[in-house]
Amino acid sequence: MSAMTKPERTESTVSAQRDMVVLTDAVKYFPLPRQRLFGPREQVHSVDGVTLNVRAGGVLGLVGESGSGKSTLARVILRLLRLSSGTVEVDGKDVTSLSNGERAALSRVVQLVFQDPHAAMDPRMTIGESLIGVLTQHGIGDRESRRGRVLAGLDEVGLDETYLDRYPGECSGGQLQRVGIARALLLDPKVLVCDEPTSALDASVQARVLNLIGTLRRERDLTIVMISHDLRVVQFISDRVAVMYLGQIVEVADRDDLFDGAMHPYTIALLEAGMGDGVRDESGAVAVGDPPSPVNPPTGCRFAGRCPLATQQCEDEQPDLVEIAPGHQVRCHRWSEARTLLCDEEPLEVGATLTAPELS
Ligand SMILES: Nc1ncnc2c1ncn2[C@@H]1O[C@H](COP(=O)(O)OP(=O)(O)OP(=O)(O)O)[C@@H](O)[C@H]1O
Repeated sequence: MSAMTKPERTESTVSAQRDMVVLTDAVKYFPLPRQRLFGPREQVHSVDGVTLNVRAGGVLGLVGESGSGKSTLARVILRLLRLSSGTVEVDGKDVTSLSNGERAALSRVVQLVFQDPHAAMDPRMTIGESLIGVLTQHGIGDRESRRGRVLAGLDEVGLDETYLDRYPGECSGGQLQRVGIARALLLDPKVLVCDEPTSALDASVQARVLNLIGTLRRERDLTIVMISHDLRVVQFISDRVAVMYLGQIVEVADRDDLFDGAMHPYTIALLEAGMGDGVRDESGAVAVGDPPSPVNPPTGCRFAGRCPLATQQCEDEQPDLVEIAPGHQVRCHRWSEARTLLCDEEPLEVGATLTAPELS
């Protein structure tokens, strides 16, 4: 991705700042329909005890295989979903139990950028109508000032006023994702949650959209949660990275610490696989077998069944997420040996090692 320039790390400035998003022991279970009358009601353990913070002005990359709980976590932060237990704070306010009315106020603080920009827009409305409608809905400005504000928003994402009268179907994916970003920024939020914002776009457009998000972050001092399957996207834009596996955070660290010194066998395997369109080696998976069901997750380490280092302790005891160095947390009984055993002496043969933050 030649158009992308790797941003300088902002860790020193970022770490001095407060937390913008704080999740404490966040749990989100989805109850499943009963299999039989009066039978037990099973639940999908989508997010299972996540404690995580996003620093104000920082970019947290959230990675993990499909089904690991990333989108559910994003929707919890936006309060589109209510937690089963635990708490979520945004900008110093506990938003765990907001009413629907109060949620409108939250949407001025935190906004979502969708994966599929076409699906996110009403095809029957012009872009102008959609965007002005957001301001109207929130009672912002009058007719004239709303138009001006929308025009300024479009200009900020590199689109001219002709887009006001265009329908979504008349725009390319990249143009529409710019509209989606403009719409998300209309209410001047402090936090953007980006759920795979570039995965539906052509490779050549991905870089430009990511650069735009990076520029807007700096100019507006935004806090960003960037969900992506693509480690190169996360490496490019994040200053901190959290790795999810089966509803839990298994590793979290500053970007370079994670990419240069991953300690969890799952993270090591992800990096070796390079993720790309999914976590695959030639036999089809990042590590042995498939992830277990989130309905009845293992009682010990959730990765044990696929981990080449698993011992009886791993099968029996769930490891805690422990801080092994300042700002670096790992959930693994064998973290201290993992790099030696997996990276040097017995490297996992799971595909090409990720070497550059370039998108093809
Ligand atoms: N409304 C729901 N009802 C039941 N189960 C759900 C619901 N939403 C999500 N899940 C389940 O929760 C788990 C986590 O899903 P989620 O979409 O958060 O994962 P993800 O990491 O974002 O995956 P992907 O990358 O494929 O979007 C999955 O097993 C999913 O099937």
